[in-house]
Amino acid sequence: MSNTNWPGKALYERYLGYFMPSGDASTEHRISVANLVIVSMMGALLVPAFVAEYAVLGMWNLALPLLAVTPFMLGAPLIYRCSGSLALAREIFILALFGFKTWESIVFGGAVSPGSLWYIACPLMAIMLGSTGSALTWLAISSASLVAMQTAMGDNVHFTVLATAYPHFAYIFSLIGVSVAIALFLALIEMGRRDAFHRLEVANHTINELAIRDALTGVYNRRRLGEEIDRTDASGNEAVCICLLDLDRFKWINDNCGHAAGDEVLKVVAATIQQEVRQQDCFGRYGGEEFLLLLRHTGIEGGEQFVERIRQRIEALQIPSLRDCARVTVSAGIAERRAGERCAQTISRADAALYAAKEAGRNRVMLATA
Ligand SMILES: Nc1nc2c(ncn2[C@@H]2O[C@H](COP(=O)(O)OP(=O)(O)OP(=O)(O)O)[C@@H](O)[C@H]2O)c(=O)[nH]1
Repeated sequence: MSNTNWPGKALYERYLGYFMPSGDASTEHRISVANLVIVSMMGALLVPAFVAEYAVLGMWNLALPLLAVTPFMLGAPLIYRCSGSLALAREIFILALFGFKTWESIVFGGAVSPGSLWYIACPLMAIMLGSTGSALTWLAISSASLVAMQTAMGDNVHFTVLATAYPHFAYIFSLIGVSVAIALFLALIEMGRRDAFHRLEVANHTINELAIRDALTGVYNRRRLGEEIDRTDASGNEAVCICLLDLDRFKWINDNCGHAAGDEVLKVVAATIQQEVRQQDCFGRYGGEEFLLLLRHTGIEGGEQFVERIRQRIEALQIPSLRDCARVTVSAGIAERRAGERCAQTISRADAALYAAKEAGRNRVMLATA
């Protein structure tokens, strides 16, 4: 699983975190707030450049109105933080943008001037900030405004101000500025999206692990073993051995060494068996102090050797929390699946063999006979 990392990410996340609502807010709401912060940051990048450009062009009738609406755009995240209303912050931001774009279009000659194309930013912002209703409303307002401008002004475009050599550069500079801002805007949104997916992936992985692992020992739990057993039942007649392993006199260990020591024993024994388990096998905690081992492509002799080795390893364990209080041993019963047999039956034959191992004195491996 990969995560996206980029320079300044920590700073950006701290800034974003300042405006983020508490953990109870829906993911949808949090994404909209993040987008609000991002668009205001892009505004912080673009607006000074445009103010400077209009000032250079001597167009104070644009530079000053832009300066006037800027606090409403840049301050939108703060409006959200103070009022708690995303809708209010969004509508103020878009209204400020709309107001300036309308005035800019009028100055440049009306609906057919290139600046009016930027009206599309209003419904787009509304979508980014989480409201389709608002987007449709702004689409309608922008369209009505274009029609009204065209009706009132006609094709009266004033570009004479851009006709000298120097302002051409200013115009190109503004185009590059807009491109950079849009690219950054999209990159931040995309990185936020990737981060969100990554977090989702990690959360899914954790949920899956919690669902299939035993909390104490970390090996598979009974639910996961059940899935494996169902899969084995469906997989035809490959040679499969099932072994049940049960700790001997575990109640005595609990009673005399303490429950914590008992837990420690369960963990160490589970880890010891897990180390022996091959890729093709499946091992897990079947119940309290009982484990199940499913050995694939293994006949009964191979299974017996395998489990006998495990029994010996457990017998040799030195578990610190037990000190000299007790030795840990296991008894095991193994059964090989018969042709046409379901695993549940194999398990109950293995259980009978385990019972026989206990009866015969414990710390031994017994094969199912019947
Ligand atoms: N510490 C601890 N004990 C557990 C856990 N789960 C089950 N046990 C204990 O395991 C003990 C099992 O006792 P018994 O079923 O009498 O079996 P045993 O003492 O091992 O005796 P035999 O199986 O006949 O050798 C019980 O005392 C349970 O409380 C656990 O997660 N942690």
